[in-house]
Amino acid sequence: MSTSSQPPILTADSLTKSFGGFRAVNDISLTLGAREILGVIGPNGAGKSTLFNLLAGAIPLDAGRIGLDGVDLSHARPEARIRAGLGRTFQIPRPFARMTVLENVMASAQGQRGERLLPALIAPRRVAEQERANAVRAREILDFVALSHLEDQPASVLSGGQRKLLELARVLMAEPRVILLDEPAAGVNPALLDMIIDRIIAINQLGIAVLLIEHNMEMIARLCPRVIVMAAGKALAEGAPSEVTKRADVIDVYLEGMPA
Ligand SMILES: Nc1ncnc2c1ncn2[C@@H]1O[C@H](COP(=O)(O)OP(=O)(O)OP(=O)(O)O)[C@@H](O)[C@H]1O
Repeated sequence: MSTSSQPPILTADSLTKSFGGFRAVNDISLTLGAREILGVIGPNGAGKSTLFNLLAGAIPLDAGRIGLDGVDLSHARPEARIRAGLGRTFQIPRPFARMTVLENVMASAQGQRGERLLPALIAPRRVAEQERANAVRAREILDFVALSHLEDQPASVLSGGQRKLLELARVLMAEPRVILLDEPAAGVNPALLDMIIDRIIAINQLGIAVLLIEHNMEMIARLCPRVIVMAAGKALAEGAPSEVTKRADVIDVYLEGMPA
């Protein structure tokens, strides 16, 4: 069992998931401390994204339990997990390409009255007020991720790194207590990489815990005091990045996937 020294916010107990006869996630347990940035590393196909999909509720568990601050979310729908404070980003960001950057962020606001027809008919003024409040908050978040200058642009014009920042903004709009970050460094140029690392630190300093899947070991070393190494669906090792990456069994699983 992988355990943080801090009080836990997210706990996963013995999560298991098979596709056909293949166990992609095989009895994984972890705890994420309330103010922690915990890394999840491992070679391609180790089961990292499947683990995130289980935590976020994108796919159902075969077995195991997921708790957020003591609340059992094991079988909750993805939207219920977001409302409970569990946010996620994707390896390949999926913004609404034709909507503006600001609209993309506003679309992640929780409990939008305007989305439901009845409140909009009964109390249009309150719906408009909430829209205005959402716009103010979305602009603050865009400022936080340094995308304010692009708020009126369609999301389709953003670079790979800017899309990652927009994903962060969208997830922040839902007021998470935990963020699952799936490869925030992938497809990002070096200039924006520093910016993204800096923003993840700032997000964590706001009191948000982060579970981070990443192949970029510089990012892992800069952000994560502790990492879990996954291999073949299992947790192979856990500890400080500088220590686990020296272990012979960890080096072996990375070398296995390499051409001879
Ligand atoms: N929906 C699915 N159906 C069948 N097999 C799947 C499915 N999703 C994942 N797998 C398999 O499960 C294994 C783990 O995949 P997963 O994407 O979780 O690995 P990963 O560690 O995230 O890899 P990467 O670092 O390349 O993103 C792989 O062998 C993959 O082919």
